[in-house]
Parts: sequence; C-alpha cells; structure tokens
Amino acid sequence: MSLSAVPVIDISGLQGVSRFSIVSDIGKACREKGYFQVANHTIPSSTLHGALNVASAFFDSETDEKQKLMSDDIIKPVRFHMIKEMVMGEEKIQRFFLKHYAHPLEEWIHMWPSKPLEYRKKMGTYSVEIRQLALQVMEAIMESLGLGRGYLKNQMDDGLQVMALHGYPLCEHTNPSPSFGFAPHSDYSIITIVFQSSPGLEELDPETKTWELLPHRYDSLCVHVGNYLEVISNGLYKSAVHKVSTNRDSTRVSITSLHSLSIDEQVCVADKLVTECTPKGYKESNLRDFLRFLSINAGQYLQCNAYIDTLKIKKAD
Ligand SMILES: O=C(O)CCC(=O)C(=O)O
Ligand SMILES: [Fe+2]
Repeated sequence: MSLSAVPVIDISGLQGVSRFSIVSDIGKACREKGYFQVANHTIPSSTLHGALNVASAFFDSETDEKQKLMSDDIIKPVRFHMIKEMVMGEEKIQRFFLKHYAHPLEEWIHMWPSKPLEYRKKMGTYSVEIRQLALQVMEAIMESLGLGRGYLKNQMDDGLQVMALHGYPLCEHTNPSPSFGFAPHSDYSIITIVFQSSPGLEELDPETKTWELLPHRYDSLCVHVGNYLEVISNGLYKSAVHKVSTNRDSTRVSITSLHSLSIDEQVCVADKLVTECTPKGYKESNLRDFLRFLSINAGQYLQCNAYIDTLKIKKAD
C-alpha cells in the first residue's frame, strides 16, 4: 500500500483562466487512475463536518428510527442496514449503512431519519452543496473527453443522487477477513464523491495493481469514476476499484454521494468516442438494470467490476 500517489487537484481556478489546465489534470487523473482528491472546493467546513456529525449521531443512537428504516430491500429509497460477519466465533458488525435518495431534495427529505433533530437540515445542506460540486466536476470531465461541458447537463437535472452513509465500528481483531469493512467494488454512478472522518478508503492503482490509502487531507473530497462514466467514455476512463479494510484504531464514518442519470434513462457510449479504431465497447443500460442485477445477485455491493463486466462488448477476433 502506498500513500503518495493519489492525485490532488486544486479546483479553485476552475471558473477562471486556469480552467484549461485543471480540466486537463482531471482528465489525466480519470484516465490513469480513476480517482482523485479535490482540494480548495468552496464547500464550507461547517457543512462537511455538520453532515459527518449527524451521520455519526444517527449511527450511535439507540432510537427506534434505525429499526423503522431497517430493510434488506435494495430498491427502497431510504433504508438502514447492518452488515455482520462472524469473527473468531463471534458475530461482529463490520458496517452500519444508511442509504437515501437526495435529489430533488423536497421529494425525499421527509423520508430521511428525523433523529437526531438536526439530521435533515445538516444532511440536506450537505447533499445540495455536494451535488453542485459534482455537477462542476462532471462538466470538467465531459470537457476533458472532448464532449463539451454541457454534455448530459439537461439529463442531470432529473438525475439521481444517492447518499450512502457508512459507520465502521472499532474492530479489535487485527485481521478478521480480507473483506471485513467494505470489500473491493466499483460504484454504480457516473461519478461518486466521498467524504471521510478518518483514513480507511483504499484505491486500486490500475497500473501497479497496488492499493493506495487515500490520505486524510483536511476537508478534501475524493472523486471516483463510476461504472456509467466508464461506459460514456467508451472505456477511456475506468471505474475506480476501492475498498475499506479493517485495522482501524477508531470508529470511522464516511458519506458517499453517487450521481447518475434518472433511473430509467439509458446510458450509452458517447457517439463522438466511437471510431473505427475505438469501436463501441459497452452496451447501453440504465440504473434500474443495475438494481435488478444487484437483487438477482443478492449482494449489497458487488465484487469489483461484476456489473460493468456484463456490459462489455466482446471484440471480434
Ligand atoms: O467508506 C468509504 O469510504 C467508502 C464507501 C464506498 O465505497 C461506497 O459507498 O460506495
Ligand atoms: Fe464505493
């Protein structure tokens, strides 16, 4: 595991004269890694930490809210879940998980936890701010692919934002199992933005095939290329494979925001990226296809690239 190679992109000049070089850095990071950290964004620290605090308070609480939202039905727009595993003959919680849809906010917020009392306000502010950032980053990504910054912009207005909150309790066993925490996977989004309370997220470097621990830089956010961006880019940008392992010395909380088109909107390879030398590499699909795949395969998250692999068009020899 190495510490140093995660690209950090300062986006403070994205709307100014430095746009061209920032867009090209973002393109390079998506092409070579599939992930990068964003520094100097404009989301206030109070918004980021306010959301982390209410997420922790929700996971720590003993309220019947958790019970009410508890479900194994992955289609539910709001659900709480606990992922358990046997460790040395004892059942251990490896992760608490709360998922809720977030855009448009007024459609979903009344279904979110009502306790702690500030949950909806703080998480609502976070979700709106993070979505604005995601749209800016997406514009830059589309520009870096030569598709123009407005590519898919209208569809994103009706797009889906799914927030996935994770709480990883302390685990005193040093090595319960390789997947204890969050097993390696890639995300079912166009892009994902992760905020973490402490280090733990590890990214698979596609070239060296080594795991890189994402450094915990103050208020920085991590962007992942998701499965649907891999499709849109015709494989130029590869989905980020990542995991969270155990060996932590404190409880860890993370907030993931997954940004996609609406549930029935087909995502396909951008026409401009299909050429004689680079034929179409992926079938089109939508988010509902993914959810169906997930429920048939009965896993909460899939191993690595299980879903995206089903979309790949095999090259004729
Ligand atoms: O806990 C984390 O940092 C990662 C969460 C994650 O990968 C996900 O929600 O898809
Ligand atoms: Fe993920």
